[in-house]
Amino acid sequence: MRFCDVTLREATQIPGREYTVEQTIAAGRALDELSLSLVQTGFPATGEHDTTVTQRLADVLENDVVAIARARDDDVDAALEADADVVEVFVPVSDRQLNAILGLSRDEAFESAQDAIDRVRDGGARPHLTLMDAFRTDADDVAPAFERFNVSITLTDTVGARTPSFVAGYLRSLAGLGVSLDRIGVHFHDDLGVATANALVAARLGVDRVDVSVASLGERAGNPALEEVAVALEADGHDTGLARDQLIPACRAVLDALDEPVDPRAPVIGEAVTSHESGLHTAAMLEDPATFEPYDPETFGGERRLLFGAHTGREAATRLLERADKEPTEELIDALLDRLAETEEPIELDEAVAIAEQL
Ligand SMILES: CC(=O)SCCNC(=O)CCNC(=O)[C@H](O)C(C)(C)COP(=O)(O)OP(=O)(O)OC[C@H]1O[C@@H](n2cnc3c(N)ncnc32)[C@H](O)[C@@H]1OP(=O)(O)O
Ligand SMILES: O=C(O)CCC(=O)C(=O)O
Repeated sequence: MRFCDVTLREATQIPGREYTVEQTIAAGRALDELSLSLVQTGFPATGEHDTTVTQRLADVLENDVVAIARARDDDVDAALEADADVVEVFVPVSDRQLNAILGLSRDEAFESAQDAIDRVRDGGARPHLTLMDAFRTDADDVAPAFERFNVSITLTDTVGARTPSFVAGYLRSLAGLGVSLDRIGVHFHDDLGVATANALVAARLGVDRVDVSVASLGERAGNPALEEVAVALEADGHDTGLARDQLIPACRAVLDALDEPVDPRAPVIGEAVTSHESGLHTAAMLEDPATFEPYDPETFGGERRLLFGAHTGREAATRLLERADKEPTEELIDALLDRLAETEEPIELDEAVAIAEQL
């Protein structure tokens, strides 16, 4: 399965967000550390920013650079001039979007998509097709696209309307109609808070490509979070091919480059999610960290923090004293707990052991 990171393009669709060319390039370079298959760098027809970013990243990234384009000559030409490796042509496929956006029938929209795909090939890039609003379109109306187009096709849940059981049923219906799942890409939005779950369902069913974005940055509620999808798959024994130990640092570097905050409570990348202070938890984790964590954060370049303070209990104090080579007598345990309760903020493991050593 291939990941396509869409952070650079989707994040700019958040109202009010404007990143400089240098910021976006720095974010793209940070993404390159991850060995993703594809990085979507922009929509060159929108102007100078996305064109320059795409051109410059196409020059330096190991990952293939993807530029998006409407099914129009000028958009395709802009993406080709920006030197994209892959030009992703998008057209609406649902009746609602066909009417409101193009005023065309599905067949006419597919014709313009075919023209655009041919133009991409003639221009020396690889074409990819995206069918907007596919998850609100009958599978019977989407399946013929896989016969008609000789490319892999991303199906989008453009408005984030779908949930995992629907996604699984929909993909199985397509398979029942003869579509090979390894030709399908998926692009979800998080309006219902299940984009990551949708992406995981699709990945486990064997799709070819999953679109993700760092920290879910993207239009409205955003997209499946790269770090969540990757860690969920890896922790479940699936080799994503990503540079595992770079995952957390690279995601943080992307956010740093874009001047986007890291929510401390964000799954995988937030500091709070690998920090533990509760007495019962730290006591057990000093013995076996896996008792209260779903994966070892170091595998993904993160750090586990065991913290000690007012919430530390007798068992954890006993283990701290043992680490300090002290006999954990009742008196020493009481003394250590008193000292920990006096700290203004919870303290790190090495500091707590140092206090135990001084007793
Ligand atoms: C679901 C997604 O996320 S798609 C990506 C969305 N991203 C953006 O919109 C990026 C910001 N957008 C922009 O800067 C501008 O809207 C631009 C530069 C893309 C286009 O600007 P304009 O030329 O003024 O067109 P406008 O925004 O009005 O778009 C409507 C035109 O796009 C056409 N269009 C929309 N989608 C498609 C498509 N997939 N294929 C072909 N034509 C399309 C419409 O038919 C209409 O054409 P017309 O002008 O010939 O009637
Ligand atoms: O993924 C694309 O190429 C554009 C379409 C999109 O972002 C969406 O449908 O949500």
